[in-house]
Amino acid sequence: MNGINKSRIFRRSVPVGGIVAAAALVSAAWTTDTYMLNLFFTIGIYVITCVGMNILVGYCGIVSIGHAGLMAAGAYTSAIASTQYGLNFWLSALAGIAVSLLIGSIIAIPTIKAGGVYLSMITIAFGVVVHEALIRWDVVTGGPLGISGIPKPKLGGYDFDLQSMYVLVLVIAAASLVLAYNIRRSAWGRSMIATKENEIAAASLGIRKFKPQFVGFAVSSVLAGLAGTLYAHTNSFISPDTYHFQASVQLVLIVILGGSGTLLGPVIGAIILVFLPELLEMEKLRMALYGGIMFAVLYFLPKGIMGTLNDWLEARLGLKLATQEDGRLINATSDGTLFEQEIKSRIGKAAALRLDNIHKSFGGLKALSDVSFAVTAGTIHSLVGPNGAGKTTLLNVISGLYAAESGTMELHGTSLSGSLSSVSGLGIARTFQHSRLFKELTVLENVMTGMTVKAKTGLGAAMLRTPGQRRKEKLLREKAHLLLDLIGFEGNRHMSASQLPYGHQRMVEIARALATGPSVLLLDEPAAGMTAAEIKQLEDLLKQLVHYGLTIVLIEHHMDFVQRVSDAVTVLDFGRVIGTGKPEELLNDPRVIQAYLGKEEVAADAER
Ligand SMILES: Nc1ncnc2c1ncn2[C@@H]1O[C@H](COP(=O)(O)OP(=O)(O)OP(=O)(O)O)[C@@H](O)[C@H]1O
Repeated sequence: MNGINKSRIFRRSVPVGGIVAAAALVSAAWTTDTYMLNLFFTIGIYVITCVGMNILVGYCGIVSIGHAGLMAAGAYTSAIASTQYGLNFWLSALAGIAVSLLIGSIIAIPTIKAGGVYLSMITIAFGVVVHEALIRWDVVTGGPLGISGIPKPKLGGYDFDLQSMYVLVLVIAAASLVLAYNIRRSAWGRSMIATKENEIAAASLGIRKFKPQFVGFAVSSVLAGLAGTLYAHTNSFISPDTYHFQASVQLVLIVILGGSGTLLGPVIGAIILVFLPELLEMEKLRMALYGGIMFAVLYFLPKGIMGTLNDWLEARLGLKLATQEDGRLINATSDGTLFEQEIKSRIGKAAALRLDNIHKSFGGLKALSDVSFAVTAGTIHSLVGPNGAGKTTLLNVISGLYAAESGTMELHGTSLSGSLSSVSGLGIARTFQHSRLFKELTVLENVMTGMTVKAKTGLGAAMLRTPGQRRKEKLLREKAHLLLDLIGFEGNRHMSASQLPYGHQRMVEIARALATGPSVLLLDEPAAGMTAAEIKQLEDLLKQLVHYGLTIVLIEHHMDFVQRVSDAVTVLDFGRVIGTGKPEELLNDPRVIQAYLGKEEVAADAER
């Protein structure tokens, strides 16, 4: 049985397992005592919150250590609305969720902008502020004594009791898992992971980090608020004690222990962290126990339980709980018809790219001085020069990663400027000197990430995975398959990109760049680390791409390769252009040989 078949069987068996588990969990409402039911209910509440946390921590890479504050916002708003203003549960719950969403969205802005360690500091500060406010704003919150007498929900004439609240929580927990799974399988999920893993690579595909990360924050705030509300109305009593720092740590721990970024991680983490202190009768030493677990997990299982299991399944059995279906819309073709149409529609007639008097310095170092040359549309134009000549810097300036200090650039006769992501939108795609594939995404998903901006996926459609959204994903998937056909990728497209050999990574990175539908492709040493056979494959690919009308700017140190593929070459030395022309003329020019070998070497060669 091949990997794809095993993966398919594996994937199909998951819903069956889910249904059996769900039936067992629902039946627990009538078969367990109140103590156990309370524990099950608590697990459900944690699952709802931590599914949201997982979107934030696992998908977006934002480790929020103040999330209990968002649960408190939902719980207290809903409790106040029902006890002081007499609103029914459903309206109170809506108010609780809305307030949690509002506060979460406000916190999201500085948190995302700050990034790095400051990000977690802001969330810790938020959690502490909320806890203090609950204690000190006693006129509204009841202070340390909290709020009691919070009514249970009613629907028609039916009064919800612990059993029915438990079933309601189970249903919502299952729905939140489906929601997280749908997000993960959409362009939103891919963008979240892409911006988490490599902000620059994501920006080169036109994906800015703020939007997906803000959505991650908003969704997790809604789920935290919802869980807080359900807890308040089931327990009938809430106090600041429930929402202190320890509670936020516990939420993070559930996600990390279960396996951040995995679908079932929050469930596994919640079950263990709810039952363990009870089993060990360590209620008073709960914080110490958490500390010990955190230490052990980070040391022995940095990917958590489900992350480790997933890796094991993928490495040993070739199984991955694929996030994309396998089916193709049409039989695999390598003629790239779809791609050809896409590219041709973007090609202009003027010189594809023109640079005039570009200057760029780093402190006192002049990395680029007065660089001027033109690249003709539909050609391969190579940039060569010794190490440190300024080639990558020039590519970074063209692609918008660096801003030039002076000089002008034109693309198809119109001025070219802007950030990396906006330049991508103008039709310039790039690869990087060292592979920047998104390692957590599959090969296919990496290529699909290149289509994110143009495909414009609605958040609601992605979360609900509507029929329209399924059709859209199918098309994106097919287009990604075509691009992988085009680059001659023959491996398993549903494996994580981290599993690929280096040469394949470089080719997939080209497919991902092509997925943006560029008119100019910038390649930074694509042949580095490739075998001779792979270099030949790359050569054929580049020739095919220019045949379609694409313009390619290529940095490469393999001179014979440069000579074979290039229509024109520009030689840089110490940041200056020392010549532009045909490869056969320029690469034999004594100035170029001298730039590469140095004056002494050339003189010694002449004497020999
Ligand atoms: N971000 C940066 N900050 C400071 N200096 C930099 C930066 N990027 C490049 N440089 C410097 O600018 C000069 C040109 O570097 P660049 O990487 O563009 O050269 P290159 O021709 O691409 O070299 P290689 O072939 O080794 O990749 C080098 O001296 C390098 O150290």
